[in-house]
Amino acid sequence: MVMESLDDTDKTNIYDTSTMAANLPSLPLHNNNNNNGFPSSNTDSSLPHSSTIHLDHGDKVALESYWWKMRDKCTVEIKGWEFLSYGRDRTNSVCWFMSPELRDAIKRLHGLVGNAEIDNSYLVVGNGATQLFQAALFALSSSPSPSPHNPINVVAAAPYYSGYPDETDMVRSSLYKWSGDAREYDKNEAYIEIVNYPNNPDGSVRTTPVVNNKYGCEGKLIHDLVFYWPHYTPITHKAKHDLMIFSLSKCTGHSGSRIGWAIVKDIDIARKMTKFIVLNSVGVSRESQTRAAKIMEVLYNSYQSLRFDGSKKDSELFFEYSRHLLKDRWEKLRRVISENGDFILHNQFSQRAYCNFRKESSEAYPAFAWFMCKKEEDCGIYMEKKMKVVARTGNRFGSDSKFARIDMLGTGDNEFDEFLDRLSTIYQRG
Ligand SMILES: Cc1ncc(COP(=O)(O)O)c(C=O)c1O
Repeated sequence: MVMESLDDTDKTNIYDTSTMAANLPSLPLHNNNNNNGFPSSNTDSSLPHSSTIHLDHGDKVALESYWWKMRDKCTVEIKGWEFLSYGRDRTNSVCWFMSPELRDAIKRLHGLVGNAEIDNSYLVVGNGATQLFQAALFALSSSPSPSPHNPINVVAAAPYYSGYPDETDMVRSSLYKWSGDAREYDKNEAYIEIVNYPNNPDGSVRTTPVVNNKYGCEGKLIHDLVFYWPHYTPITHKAKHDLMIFSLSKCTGHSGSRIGWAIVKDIDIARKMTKFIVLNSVGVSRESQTRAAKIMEVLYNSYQSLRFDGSKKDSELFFEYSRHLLKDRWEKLRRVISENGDFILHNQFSQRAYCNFRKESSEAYPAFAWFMCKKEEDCGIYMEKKMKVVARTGNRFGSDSKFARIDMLGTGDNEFDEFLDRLSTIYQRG
């Protein structure tokens, strides 16, 4: 990772990083001091032009700068004698290993944002959306009882998140198997369709399933809503699907805590998902749950205090800060691409919609840029060869290799700017 140099032009900012003590544990990836506390890029890039830039992961490390600003509020201390037990909440008849603090923090956050209906549903905590997805496959394919004949088919509309096929087929389960693009599904067999919105990799917001099965087979749904948060997309409705998956990784950027949660309407499905997690990892780290609850509380409180303190800066509000960061990067990227004849941005999302959370018409700023290369068959290889930029190639997403995905939040500002620089100079050089 590239460490950014510090700029202390705005001494009035209450989060002024120029006061950083030398003994602080780590420095942020961003310079936070100008632009009214919003993240902004440095011009003196310290990244050597020869080094490779990795934009292929889905790690939202650019959000670190916000949490660094909030460091006094969100630190959690865990003592050596705490959390020896697996943890058992006797009042929770479904997901007994979920901490009550995390449960309450999740409910409050969804209540604030209005992105999901949580009443009359059951919450299941998991080791990230990754484990919850597999728990959901297990629960849905064995409910009411496993098919004695065939594993159930699992599909998603291409381009789909590259994790789905691998996670589905990893253990060659007799309960479920990957069956590719949902639009092409045409078997006379039951299926599970994953609906992901905003979609990874192209940002499209398809809230409804796409399987159009001529046999009228039974279909079950998993809604992966890890990106349905106001920094990425306008919150146009309160999601009310039977099984929805969310993740701390994409909401606040804390992928390393490995916390995800599912909102499940059917108690039997919620119990089966819980059983999967118990047999797979005997619950979820209590340290991680404690930290996640704290992070969510800090996020929530920043909006609560807004009610009493009209002078609060937008840069102190997590979703505004993160949205601004994405907006800035998208605007720069669009500018560079408009002058670069080698690539087209192929993201599929409507430009504007009314956001119920922000109470105004908002633009979408997807977490990933979905590139199409006009010059060569393999966009990923082209980027790596010509620009030393590692992107994830389109065929990993059930699409064509002329596409590639770039993570918009996977680096600090200097690396991102260096990427833009390479993107513009490669075209000029030809
Ligand atoms: C669409 C989608 N679903 C699920 C996941 C897994 O997230 P987690 O880190 O919570 O396991 C990712 C991660 O990139 C994702 O992009």
